[in-house]
Amino acid sequence: MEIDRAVRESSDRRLRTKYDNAVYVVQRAFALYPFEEVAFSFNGGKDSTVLLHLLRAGYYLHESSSGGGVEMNTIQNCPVRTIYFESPCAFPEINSFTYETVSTYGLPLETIHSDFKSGLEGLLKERPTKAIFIGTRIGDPNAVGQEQFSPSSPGWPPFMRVNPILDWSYRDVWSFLLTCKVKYCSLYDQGYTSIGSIYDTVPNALLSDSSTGKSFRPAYMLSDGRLERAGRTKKTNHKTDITSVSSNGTNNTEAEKAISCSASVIVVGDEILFGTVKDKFGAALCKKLHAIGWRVSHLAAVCNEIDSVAEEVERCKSTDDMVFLFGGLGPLHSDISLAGVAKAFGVRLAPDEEFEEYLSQLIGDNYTGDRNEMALLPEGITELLHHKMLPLPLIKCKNVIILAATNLDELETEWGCLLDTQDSGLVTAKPFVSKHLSTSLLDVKIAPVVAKLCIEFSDVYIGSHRISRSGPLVVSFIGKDNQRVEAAAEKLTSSFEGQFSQADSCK
Ligand SMILES: Cc1cc2nc3c(=O)[nH]c(=O)nc-3n(C[C@H](O)[C@H](O)[C@H](O)COP(=O)(O)O)c2cc1C
Ligand SMILES: Nc1ncnc2c1ncn2[C@@H]1O[C@H](COP(=O)(O)OP(=O)(O)OP(=O)(O)O)[C@@H](O)[C@H]1O
Ligand SMILES: [Mg+2]
Repeated sequence: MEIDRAVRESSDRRLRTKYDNAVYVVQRAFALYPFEEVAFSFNGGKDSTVLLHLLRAGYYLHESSSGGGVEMNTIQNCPVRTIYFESPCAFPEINSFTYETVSTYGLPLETIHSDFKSGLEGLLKERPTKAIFIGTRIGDPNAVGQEQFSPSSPGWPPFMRVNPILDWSYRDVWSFLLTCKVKYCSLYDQGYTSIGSIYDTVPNALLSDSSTGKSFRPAYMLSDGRLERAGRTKKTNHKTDITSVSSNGTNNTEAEKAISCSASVIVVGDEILFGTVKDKFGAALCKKLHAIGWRVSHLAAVCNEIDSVAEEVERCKSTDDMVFLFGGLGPLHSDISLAGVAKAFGVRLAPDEEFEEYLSQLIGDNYTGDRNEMALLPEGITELLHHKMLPLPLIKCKNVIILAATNLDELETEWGCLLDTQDSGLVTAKPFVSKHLSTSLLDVKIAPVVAKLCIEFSDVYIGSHRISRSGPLVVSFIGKDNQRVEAAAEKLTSSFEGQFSQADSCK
């Protein structure tokens, strides 16, 4: 079979491994489900073209091993039901390539003219369909949380999504298509690297031919696969630059900026929620942020689930200038933080070759599989923050900084590096001043006066707490204007002559 032979004869070991794994998934699916209840979702894109040939190879191997093989060596060797969601917004080149390919390979086509979900509902009503092959890859926005076999999402009609090329990189896709010398849609030779609709897709500017400025180089020449979607218009209304936009979304003057920096802190860890491990980092970071004049609006502990991280990041990234995230990083199944961040920004995880290089210097080849999965970072939004004190750069995705500290000393180092690195965006804001007063008065007694003070001094934080039931009550005044803080404290003291004394801190 020509595909199998081309890959086996290739010297690209990585491609052979990716191919073997993908073809194994295909064979498993053909063994698990009746052939007529399996469908292939084909849209003429590069990934689904790869998938088509993997299906042909997998089906050939499946049939050969189960004693079939009659007529298997023809080009039309895999008559798998093929579904195409045709849309008037598709490129004509995609449409014609799809129809041409279906005819070349003798694929029985079912064209659907509605959206994915209702189209699939109709399909499943018409014919039993247990599994659908899809060309999703790990960095695709919708790949987050998926595995090679993933049941359709809740609310979708029930079928198994089979994703044989989930772990393939952009480079793997092109190695395969070029090694097997198969035909692909002509748009990829005109600078298109990922194809959506005619309204949201242009050639990838990174492939623009600088000598003419007019034409584009072919898609396989894109060296950094993370930028595969650079030709797709992005829905970005995220706040990205803390120096230009405040937390309420309005432009601020320099003076206001110095006052209004706010952050939130997210700690990821089931063990914190089980109560078996105490979070040290959240409190330490709040203290550090406070010390540089930042207000912390939110400190959250979330479990090791992609959706929990994504929801929290989604909320915090648009309400705060900066979000700090700890935990859930590494090679374990529970290390899902980066996938959560990617999901929150609606981007894919893609291999980052620079980060991979750092990792390989640090841990060598100490990982499973062909590639270090820890080097998969949110695509198009990740900046690496380098510092000579850091063995690995820190990861920053728009306004989310991912801290990798495993103890407080490491946190101290990382914090120092962030302050020392302009790209971190961590500017020192006007510092807070605070005053703490202690009293043995009952809280009910002071409550009405404090309530009035809060209205009069709305720019000063006024809070109170007790260290023990019988111990003194401490009232804290925290703000950025020393005179206002002093005035608020003075007003309380003079309302209860001789009943308040200065406390050193809020302890
Ligand atoms: C065959 C097929 C099955 C799909 N199943 C699901 C699903 O179970 N859950 C889901 O959220 N989206 C599902 N989708 C939608 C995709 O996740 C995604 O929205 C789609 O590929 C469009 O990507 P785009 O928005 O980048 O064009 C499915 C799409 C196809 C073609
Ligand atoms: N209109 C469609 N009809 C049938 N299947 C589709 C359609 N759109 C997407 N799919 C399925 O979803 C997979 C991922 O879609 P995607 O838009 O990423 O296309 P692709 O083949 O990956 O090409 P590219 O990434 O270059 O645009 C496809 O490989 C295909 O299996
Ligand atoms: Mg794709």
